[in-house]
Amino acid sequence: MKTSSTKDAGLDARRAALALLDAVTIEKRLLSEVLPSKTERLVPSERARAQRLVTEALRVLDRCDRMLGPHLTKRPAPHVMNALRLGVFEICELSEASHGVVNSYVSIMQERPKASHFKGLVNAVLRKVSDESAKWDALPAPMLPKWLRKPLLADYGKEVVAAIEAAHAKGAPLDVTAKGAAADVAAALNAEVLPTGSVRVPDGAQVTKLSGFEDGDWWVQDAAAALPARILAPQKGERILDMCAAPGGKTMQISAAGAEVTALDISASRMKRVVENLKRMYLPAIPVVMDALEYEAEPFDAILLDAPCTATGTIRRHPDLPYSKDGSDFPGLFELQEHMIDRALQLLKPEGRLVYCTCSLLIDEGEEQIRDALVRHPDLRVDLDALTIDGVETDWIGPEGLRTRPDFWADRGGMDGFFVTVLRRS
Ligand SMILES: C[S@@+](CC[C@H](N)C(=O)[O-])C[C@H]1O[C@@H](n2cnc3c(N)ncnc32)[C@H](O)[C@@H]1O
Repeated sequence: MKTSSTKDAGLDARRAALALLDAVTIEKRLLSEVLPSKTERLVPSERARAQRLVTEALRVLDRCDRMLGPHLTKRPAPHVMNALRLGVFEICELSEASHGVVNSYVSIMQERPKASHFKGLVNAVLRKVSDESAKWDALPAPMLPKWLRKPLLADYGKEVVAAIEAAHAKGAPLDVTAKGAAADVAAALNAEVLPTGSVRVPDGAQVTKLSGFEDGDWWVQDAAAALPARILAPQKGERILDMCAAPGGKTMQISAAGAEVTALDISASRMKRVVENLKRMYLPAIPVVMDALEYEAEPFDAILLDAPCTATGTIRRHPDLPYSKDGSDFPGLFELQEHMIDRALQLLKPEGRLVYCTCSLLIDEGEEQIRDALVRHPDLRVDLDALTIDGVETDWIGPEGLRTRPDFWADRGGMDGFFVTVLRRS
């Protein structure tokens, strides 16, 4: 049963937003994993409100903490801290009436025996923050948590990391990839064709209501995420393996180009989404659910390896990531990427091309993987020429491959962080 009454509507969304923020920051769960269960009792409009609240608050969590710092002699219990953060976000960023916000979070505190004695603190601190909300706009762009900021500083330096953080705070526009001509889709959506061929849709669009969604004219895919398959340049009749395919954005690009694509993924549930997406787009592919490291087949003309990675290039879209992770699982991913490159080379024809990519900002998952692969396979080379496709700027390309960052195309709305390269045998 859906529980939102008009009277409690704001309260229900706030309670759910707090439960979601707790799940991310305390239980270290991804927002996408917990959203359905934590919002199932809400009516759709309140569910959307709770999701928006937590997503946008996560984007500026560091600024909320800066506003709170001077008013807290000691950091309260995490659940209480999260209520304060959401309150600050609503008062300072959304300019919500402070009495309503304060009353809601105070009553939410009362609902839990262990938090109820903090209701005075929540009340007092939020009122003080409300009095100085003018300070909010002068705060610097929200910084990433230390565990992630540190390796990025080592990879890029202070200035670039600050630019990346500023881009994270802005969020991401909606990009789509056209099955046919990008210009036709752009005209139908009143949108812009980007230099790389993706279509950038004006803000505020609801995906499923956009023209051409039902007809399978396009699919949602960030402009940077569309680059690996463009660089692969699939040809009609080629046999191509998409080695980590789900949810299928790159599989669809390869299929739309007329190649015969085998879409491989270890996850049966994620492969279901590939199949659904292909069906909506009226595109063929051969789905295979299997561990890529154990997969056997006749050698392929080309392979796309979009390896499992930290996804740190997608923080604009997933601001929960820096708070639901702590980097402890990263070394395991780096090792898996290494094994996958080696396996992909075994599945490739001698004259074939391997496109390796990760939606990561970490050099360890991009440039460093390639440097190591070139040592392990002395007959391997990077095909830099293949990277210079329409819209790719020459200074994005380094000796190991192409690097995109969220602060690129800043005046256009940015792009995800990706590393892409093409490997061939000499
Ligand atoms: C970055 S995502 C791929 C995104 C996809 N290429 C797209 O464009 O929509 C990485 C995928 O690798 C899959 N994966 C992880 N380990 C794998 C393995 N050992 N074998 C095959 N797939 C694996 C995950 O299930 C996940 O779907």
